Amino acid sequence: MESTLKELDGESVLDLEDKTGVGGGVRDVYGEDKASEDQLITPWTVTVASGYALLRDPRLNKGLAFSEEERGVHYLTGLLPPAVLSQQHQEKRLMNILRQYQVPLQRYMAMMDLQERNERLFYKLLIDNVEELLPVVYTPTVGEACQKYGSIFTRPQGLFISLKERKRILEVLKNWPEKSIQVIVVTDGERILGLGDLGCQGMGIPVGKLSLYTALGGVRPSACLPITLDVGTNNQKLLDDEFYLGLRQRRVTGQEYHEFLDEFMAAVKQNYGEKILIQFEDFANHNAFELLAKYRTTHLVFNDDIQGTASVVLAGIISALKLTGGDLQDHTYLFLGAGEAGTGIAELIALQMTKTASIPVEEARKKIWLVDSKGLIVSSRKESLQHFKLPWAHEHEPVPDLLNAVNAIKPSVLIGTSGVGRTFTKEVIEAMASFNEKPLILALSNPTSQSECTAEEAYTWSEGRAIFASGSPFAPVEYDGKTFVPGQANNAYIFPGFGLGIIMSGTVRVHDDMLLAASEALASEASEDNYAKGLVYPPFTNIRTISARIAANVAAKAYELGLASRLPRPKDLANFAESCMYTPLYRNYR
Ligand SMILES: O=C([O-])CC(=O)C(=O)O
Ligand SMILES: [Mg+2]
Repeated sequence: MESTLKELDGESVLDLEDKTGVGGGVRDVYGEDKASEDQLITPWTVTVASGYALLRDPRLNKGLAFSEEERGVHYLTGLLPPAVLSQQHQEKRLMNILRQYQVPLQRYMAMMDLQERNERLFYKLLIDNVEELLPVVYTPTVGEACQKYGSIFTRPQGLFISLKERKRILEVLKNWPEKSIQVIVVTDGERILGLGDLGCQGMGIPVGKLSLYTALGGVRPSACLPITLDVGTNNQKLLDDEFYLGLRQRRVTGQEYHEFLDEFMAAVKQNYGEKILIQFEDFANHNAFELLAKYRTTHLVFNDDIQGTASVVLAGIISALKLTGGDLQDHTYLFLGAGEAGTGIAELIALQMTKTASIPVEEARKKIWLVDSKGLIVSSRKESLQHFKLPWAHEHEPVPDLLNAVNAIKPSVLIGTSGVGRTFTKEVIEAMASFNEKPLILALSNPTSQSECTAEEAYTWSEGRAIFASGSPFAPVEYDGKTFVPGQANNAYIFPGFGLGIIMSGTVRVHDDMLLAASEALASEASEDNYAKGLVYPPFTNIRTISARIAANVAAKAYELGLASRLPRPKDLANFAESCMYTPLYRNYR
C-alpha cells in the first residue's frame, strides 16, 4: 500500500490508493473536514473513483455540481446532462420538489433516496432546512416509515444482525465497509417510539438518529453505524405480513437474549476498541434498564430514551423556571408513564436538586410522583412494582387514575411519557390550570399520534396559560390574539452534542453528571425572545452551535471527572468542538 500526500481544497489528506482493495479500489473515502485527531483512527483513503462509479458512490457523487473540468478529468463527459449547478442551486431544486409532495412518507422516501445518492447534498439540505426537514427524517414521519418499512425498503442503510448470526457477530461487523466507526445506534425494535414492537423494521430509528448525529452534531457520516438486532418480534401483524423483513419467530428472552447481547457487546468492543460510543435506542423497559446497568461499567454506553430524554426534559424545566418562577425543588412533578423516559427524567430532576439545593436524594424524590397504568405509584403497591418504580412509591392512599392523581397531588409540572395518545384530557389540563398560574405541561410521547395532548389543546384548555412542549413537533398556535410557539422536548437536542463531546474528548464512560452538564448548556440557550412566545427551548435553526456548546460542557465535565482520555485537554472546548464538526460542502476533485 503506497501513500502520498495530496491537497484537496487546500486541506491535506492522506491519499491511500489501495491497489489491493475490494471492488476495484472504490473503497473508503474522504471528505472528513477538519476532523480531530481522534476522529482519524485510520488514515483516509482518497479513492479516485472515476466515471460511472463516481456518480454511483453517494459519498463521492455531486451530481450536476461536477464542474466542466471535473467532468473532463474524471471521465464523466456524456454521463451527465450539460447543465452545471452549484450546491445551493441543487438545494433549491430539491426543496422545490420536496415541497410538492403532500404525503409525508413520500418526502421521507425522497430524503432517503438522496442520502443514498448524494450524501453531502443530503446533509447540506438537512442542516440548512433543519426545522422543515427534521419532521421528515425524524419523528413523526420516521415512525410511519418503520411501520411500513417492509413495503418501502429499497437499500439497507445499516447492519442487520439476527439470531442466525449467533456465534459469528464479529464476522458480520467486519462486513460493514467503514472501519473507523465512532458511534453505533442500536435497537432491538421492541419499543419503537410509542408504536410498540416493530421487530427488525425498527431500523429506521438508528438510521434517523445517526443522520442527526451528523447533521446536528457534526459527527462524520462514515463514523456512524446503525444496527438492528433481530431477536424476533411479538407483533403478530408483522409475523403475518408477507412483506415483513425480519425473522419470522417470536422474541427470544431470558438467557438466550442476554447471551446474544453479550456476544454483540463483546464483538463491538473487539472490533472498534474501547472508545466506541454505543447508543441504545427504543429497547423495551424490561431490557433497557438492565442493559444500561449491566454495560455502563464495561462499555461506553448511553441509553437515549432514559438518559437523553432525561437531559432534554431537565433542560426544559430549568429553562421554564424563568417563566414559572421558583427553583427546581419548589415545584411538584407528576408523570403519566413510569417507564424508561418517566423514571429516567424523574431521577435526573432529583439528582439536579441534590446539587443545586443540597438536599438528600430521598427528599428530592418526594417532590416527584408517577402514575402508571394502575394509578398513582404509592407505597402500598410496593410488592408488585418493577424495581425501577420503587424509588417513587411514596406514602399516599391509592389513587386510581391520572385525573384523580392531579387533583390529589396538585402538581405544577405535568409530564407525559406514557406512549399513549390523548391521555391529557380537557379535565386534566383544566385541573392543572385551576391551581397553577402557569402550569408546565410536557406531552413527550412520540410520534404525534401518541402525544398526550396537542399544543392547541394545552393552550386552549388552560386559557393560554400553559407552558407547553412536546416530543414530536407541533405548529405554533393562535389563541386569544397571541401566538404561542410550542417547544420540542426531544432528545435530538441532546444526543448529537453529547456524543460529540464524548468523541472529541476521548471519554471512556458516561457519568450522570455529564447529563446534567448537557442540560445546563441547553437550558441556557433559550432567549428572551423565545420566552415571550412561551418557548422554553431555542429553535433548532441554530442547533450546530448549540451542539458545540453542549459538547464543550459535557467534555469539560468528563475532564473534571477524569474520564476523558484525550490529552492535553483543548483549552477552548467550544471552539474545539466546532472545529471537529463535519461540514457537507462539496470538495473539488482534481
Ligand atoms: O425518537 C424520538 O423522537 C425520541 C425518542 O427517543 C423516542 O421517542 O423514543
Ligand atoms: Mg428513542
